[in-house]
Amino acid sequence: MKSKFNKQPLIEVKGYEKNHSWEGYEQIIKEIKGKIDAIDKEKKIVAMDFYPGVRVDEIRENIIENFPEAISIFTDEEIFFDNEFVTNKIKDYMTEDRVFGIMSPCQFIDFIDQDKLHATRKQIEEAKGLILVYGVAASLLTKPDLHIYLDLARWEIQKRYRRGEIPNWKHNNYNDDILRKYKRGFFFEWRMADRYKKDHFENFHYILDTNLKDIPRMITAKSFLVGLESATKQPFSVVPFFDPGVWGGQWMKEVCDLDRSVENYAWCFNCVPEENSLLLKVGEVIVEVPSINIVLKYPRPLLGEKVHARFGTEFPIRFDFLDTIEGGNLSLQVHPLTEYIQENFGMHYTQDESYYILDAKEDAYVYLGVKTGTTKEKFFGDLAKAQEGEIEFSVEKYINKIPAQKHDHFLIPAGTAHCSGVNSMVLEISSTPYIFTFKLWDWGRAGLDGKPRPIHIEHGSKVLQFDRDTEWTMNNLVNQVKKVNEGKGWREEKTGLHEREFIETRRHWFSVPVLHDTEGELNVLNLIEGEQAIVESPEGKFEPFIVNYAETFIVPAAVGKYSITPYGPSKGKEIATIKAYVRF
Ligand SMILES: O=P(O)(O)OC[C@H]1O[C@](O)(CO)[C@@H](O)[C@@H]1O
Repeated sequence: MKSKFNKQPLIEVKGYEKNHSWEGYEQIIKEIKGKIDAIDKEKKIVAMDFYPGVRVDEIRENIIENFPEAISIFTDEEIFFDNEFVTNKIKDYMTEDRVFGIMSPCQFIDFIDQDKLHATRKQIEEAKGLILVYGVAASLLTKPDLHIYLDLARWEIQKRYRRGEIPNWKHNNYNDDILRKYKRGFFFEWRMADRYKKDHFENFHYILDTNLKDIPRMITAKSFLVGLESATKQPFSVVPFFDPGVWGGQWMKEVCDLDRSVENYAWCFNCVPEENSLLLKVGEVIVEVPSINIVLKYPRPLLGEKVHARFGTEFPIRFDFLDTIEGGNLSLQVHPLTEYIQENFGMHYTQDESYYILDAKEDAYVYLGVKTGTTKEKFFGDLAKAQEGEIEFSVEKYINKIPAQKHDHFLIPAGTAHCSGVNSMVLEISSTPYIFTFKLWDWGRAGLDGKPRPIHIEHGSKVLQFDRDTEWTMNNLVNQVKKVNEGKGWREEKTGLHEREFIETRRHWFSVPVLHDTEGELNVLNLIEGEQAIVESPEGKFEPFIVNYAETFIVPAAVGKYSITPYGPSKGKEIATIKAYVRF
């Protein structure tokens, strides 16, 4: 069967087909020049505001140098303190750990050198003609007449970090450990840049997509905001991204039609809006923007009142895939309890998880909960010895090894020892935090870079719950499926999550249309069985949305009622979806 999995889901922005989008530097420069000419002032200020990670040289060569008559000011150098100051100021948030920092509340303004700022403002005041201010937080320097925002997806930033192409903001750590670069991005830079962006959406005139080298795409801010807002009125998918890993498998290559020459794919992140991106089609141009933009700009229609009130501008539900088919076991791991993540990492809520088994080979299994009788002393004593290379740690001696079959659902409240075993295709339905994994044992293997992956036994020993033993695990975490509703041709089951987790999951099996209602809050779904389904609005509020096997999609709170029906090759057949929403 040929894969229909949509790797490039699009949102068409209607009503902005003409004169709202441009591709390539030539067209973009022409548009900017036209706008500058139309400003009826002696002094004209243009701000090109960067998300950290934009390729500065590319912008200089292709835009700034096209205006030789202009005075150009690069904010990163001309108003901000240097790397030493920044690094020193954030050191308590960064910590010595390779992976975990503490969530920082910083703003760009905290790093502006007031003396430099005054001097640069004076220079602008005294200048005549065209002034181009470019770089991070450009509009903190001066109020521009024309404001262009150069946006960049988080996944693309990570790829640039990995290639050693860019350092962290204000840093020179091009070739630093990728985990440390990521940490500085996650706990500091991206939060600060998102806070700034959130406060300035309404000021932008244009959005410039800088994801592809030398292929810039620009749209008007009006069409951008209309695009984001229209996403809150219809089901949509973010752009999934795929990443290899030490335990990665072969299943996604076929089902999602990925590059067969890559050794494996471990993860697919298909609903982590802070990392994923969104494709907006404006006229003939498709721009890629970070999907967190919708959460930042339109949290209420997207999340709904209750979810927004509880989580703020965060998207609390994460869907991703973990493919170990013909791969390996994940590390044996545990996630922090709520109080632990709050007290140690400054996060509001913790990494509660679940494994929905989308597919499995016959010998698949999940490791979950400790075996009855396991003591903390013995377990962590052996782990410490194993870490020193004195013994080979025996996961099976201490952890329940539970056979896993297609459509099983394993619930993993934080504090539970767990890992997916080889030969499972997991749909992870979890709360959004995703890096707070305390690896306890990594099977004595090295990571993809040849070095051991970081282990966090000390943290793990503070959160692992030894009363989650064999009986408790089987009675609370394995296939807690209850039928909650049914009709002719359909039934609805509750499959989780555990009462310590805030996500509710409902599975529908159906061969006829099923009516859903967001009831004023965000829904996230995946088509877990069947080739195709169609999502429709009974009131005609949005255009029909087609979903293929294994695709994840978001239904914003503002959508209200929607129906899902087997479609195309699945017409008349029984198919299934799983739906997640926040439980109140
Ligand atoms: O630590 P490992 O073995 O790579 O495990 C995979 C990890 O990836 C995630 O699914 C997401 O990053 C975590 O929840 C999980 O702990």
